Parts: sequence; C-alpha cells; structure tokens
Amino acid sequence: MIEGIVYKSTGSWYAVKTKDNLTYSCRLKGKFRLKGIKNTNPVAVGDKVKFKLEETADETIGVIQEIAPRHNYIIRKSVNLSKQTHIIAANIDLALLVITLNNPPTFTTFIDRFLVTAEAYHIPVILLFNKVDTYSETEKDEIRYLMALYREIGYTCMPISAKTGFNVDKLKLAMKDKTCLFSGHSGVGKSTIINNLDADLTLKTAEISQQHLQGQHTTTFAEMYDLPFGARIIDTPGIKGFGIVEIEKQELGNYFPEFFNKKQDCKFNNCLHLNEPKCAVKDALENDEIAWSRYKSYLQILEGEEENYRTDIYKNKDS
Ligand SMILES: Nc1nc2c(ncn2[C@@H]2O[C@H](COP(=O)(O)OP(=O)(O)OP(=O)(O)O)[C@@H](O)[C@H]2O)c(=O)[nH]1
Ligand SMILES: [Zn+2]
Repeated sequence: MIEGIVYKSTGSWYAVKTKDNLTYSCRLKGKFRLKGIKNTNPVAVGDKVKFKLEETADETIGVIQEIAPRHNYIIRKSVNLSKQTHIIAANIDLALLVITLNNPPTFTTFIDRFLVTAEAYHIPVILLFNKVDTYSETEKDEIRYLMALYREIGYTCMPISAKTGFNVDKLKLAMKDKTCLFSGHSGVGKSTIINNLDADLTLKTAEISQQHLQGQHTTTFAEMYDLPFGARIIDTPGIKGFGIVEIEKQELGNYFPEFFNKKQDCKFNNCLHLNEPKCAVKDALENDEIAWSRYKSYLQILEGEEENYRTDIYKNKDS
C-alpha cells in the first residue's frame, strides 16, 4: 500500500501526497463512511493514510484503506447537524495565533480561549503579534505588556510585520519541519503572513473593509500546503479559531498553566478558584502573580458563555 498525507478534502474526494511528492486523488473505502457517525468527515486534512490504486476505465484513483492514529485533531460542530462534529484538521504540530491590537481588535478573552483549547488538544502555540509596523508608542507598550504576560506563563510570543518582513525569518525557523495552523480574527493578516513565507503561494488576501473592520471572506476549503523551507501549513478558511472541546468545570483550571501551578496549594483539591477559602489562585491574583485578564477569561469560560464562545472561536464567516 502507498502511504501519504491528506492535503485537501472536499468531503468525498481527498488529495493525498506521498513522500515522493506525488499527489493522488483518493476516495474512501466504503466502510469508513458508515463508521463516521459522530464525525461528518472520517478523514481530514493532515491525516496520514494508506491507500491502494484502482484502475477504472479512464482513470487511476486511490482508495484509502487505513488511517493512522492521530496525534491530535481539531473539530467544530457541524453547521447543520448540531450533534455531529466536523474534523477541521489532524496532526498539527504548531498552532499560530495571529493577534492585532486594533484593525481588527483581538481581546485577551479570545486569546485565552484559544490557549485553553490548544492546551486541551495538546497543540503547542506561538502568539504572533502582527502589524507592529502600524503601532504608536502607546500601542507598542501594550504589545510589550501582553507579550510579557503570556511569556511569563510559558507561551512563545513573537512580534512580526507581514508588511515589512520584520521577524519573518524567525517565524520560518520556528515553523521548520512542522505542520502549522494559522488562526486569528478576519483581517489580522494570516494570508499576508503566509504569502510572505512563500511568494509563490498566492492565497488571496482581502483588503480590509474599513466599514466593518472585517476582512472579506476569500476562500472555502481546508487545505494543506508545502512551504519551501520544509514546513506545511493548513489553511482553514472561514475558521477564526480552532474549534471546540468539551471541558469539565473541574478540568478548566488545568488548562491555565499558571493556575495549574498554584492548584496544589489550594485548600480544597477540587477548588474551582471562585469563593473557596484559602485558594492559592485567588491569592496569586491578589499578589499580581496571576493576571486579572486571565482570571476574567477563566470565569467567562467557566460560566459557559456559549454564545460568545461560538462567535469568538469558530463561527464561520459565511454564516
Ligand atoms: N500595515 C500592515 N498591514 C498588514 C500586515 N499584515 C497584513 N496587513 C493588511 O491587513 C489586511 C488583512 O490581511 P489578510 O492577510 O487578508 O488577513 P487575514 O487574516 O488573512 O483575513 P481573512 O482572510 O479574512 O481571515 C490586508 O489589507 C493586509 O495588507 C502588517 O504586518 N502590517
Ligand atoms: Zn483555588
């Protein structure tokens, strides 16, 4: 059997690329379709598959026989069938969240929800603060503050400018040999950054709409691309964040690393860090060891503001 990675999926057809850089059109062996009850798509971009070649009268197609176990995968709820989930992509090595202060604004709650999801999915993250060429001194201070905040927790932060090319080489180094996923609000510059990484790869960038302070929707299918410096990127048009995970209230604090570090000092081992006595997280908050913005995000997620969560994280721009 031939081994390859799924680079594109349109629902019933898959573009699978082998180590020799050959791309085959593949479909799924029948039984996989029946198995995919919970997922609308049993095979996703990033999946490692094995396939056989079949000759038909006028073409050769691959038939996928096996899917390798996934290191991770990201999902969203199916738009039409609420109980079903749609796998956006699998086997991601690095998630890059592109952040801008304004034009469009990225709020810390959005960043924190993204980070929680990344922790839950076990996907390493880099926070990319883009458009640094546009910031005033005050805004630069704000960026520095945010980067210090997230670095302190342990997240890698990188200021960049897709326009001037500032730190783009550094970004390439961080992405080398990895399958990467770019996320971020519409208009933060994802396509521009990607175009900057590879001039030949012309993903369309849209002029930002001043009226709505939102970018225009330009593409539709999730797709993986090879970059010349040995990285792969998964483009997930229309998906701003990277999906959802069901998180138990008790678990949530574990996905805030700086809360998790304090947790053993809370009086109660099932402390939710709300109003419990002798809570180490609340103490750390009072002592400015934990940022209020992080605590606020924690409370919001805990209270399950489902509506916000939906709009912020995985609302399709088409809808
Ligand atoms: N000044 C400046 N403008 C930038 C930078 N990066 C992107 N832009 C501009 O921001 C606008 C939006 O960039 P896109 O790359 O289309 O943003 P996107 O995140 O791909 O947006 P969607 O495709 O809607 O998700 C474009 O007009 C870009 O030229 C930057 O570093 N500096
Ligand atoms: Zn506590």
